[in-house]
Amino acid sequence: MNFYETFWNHKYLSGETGWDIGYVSTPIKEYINQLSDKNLKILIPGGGNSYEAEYLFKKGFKNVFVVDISSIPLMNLAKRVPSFPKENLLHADFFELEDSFDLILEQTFFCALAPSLREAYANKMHQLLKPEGRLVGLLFNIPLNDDKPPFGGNKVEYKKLFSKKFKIEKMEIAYNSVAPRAGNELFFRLKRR
Ligand SMILES: C[S@@+](CC[C@H](N)C(=O)[O-])C[C@H]1O[C@@H](n2cnc3c(N)ncnc32)[C@H](O)[C@@H]1O
Repeated sequence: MNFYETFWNHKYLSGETGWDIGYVSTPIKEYINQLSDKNLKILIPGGGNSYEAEYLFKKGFKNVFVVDISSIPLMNLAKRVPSFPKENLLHADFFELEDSFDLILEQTFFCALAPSLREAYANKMHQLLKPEGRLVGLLFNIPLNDDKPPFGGNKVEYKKLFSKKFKIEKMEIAYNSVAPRAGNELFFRLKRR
């Protein structure tokens, strides 16, 4: 078990899961609601308890994958939704994943990674997406911590980071955030270049 797996396991075991809102967040839910193609192959990286995966699956999207370095939230999801395909619960390091997806949904995974990994995150997302694929989700638009997750950032920085490999279709303060994050997160939609 490496440092990161131990670190995140500890968070789940000790209940230090302040990021976990317990349900699919409104911006992601509304984005999912307007998707019509139920065959989309979708990845939720650093998905944790992944209420988004549950929501997608119950809406009829059957090609939904969750990757997490900690097996604990994956087991929680398997217990909550026994019919969710076990082979789509990937206990692995996101950076070591080899596959390709139509859509990747981001929520509090980017901010969990050290800022030194941001370039690698953008490159890996690009690699994991099919040619017309999209990376969609939420990013904090506030500074947050310097030494431990969650790490913050801002729109200028994110635009610079992602514009090399993605067309930025949207990156705006979310109008429909859950109350504790209102005004502090950007909803973004990136298309792979
Ligand atoms: C802040 S939590 C967010 C969980 C979930 N996205 C949510 O919104 O509830 C970050 C998650 O990323 C996972 N994680 C951290 N580094 C990872 C990596 N390199 N590969 C896969 N998962 C990772 C952690 O185990 C944790 O579940």
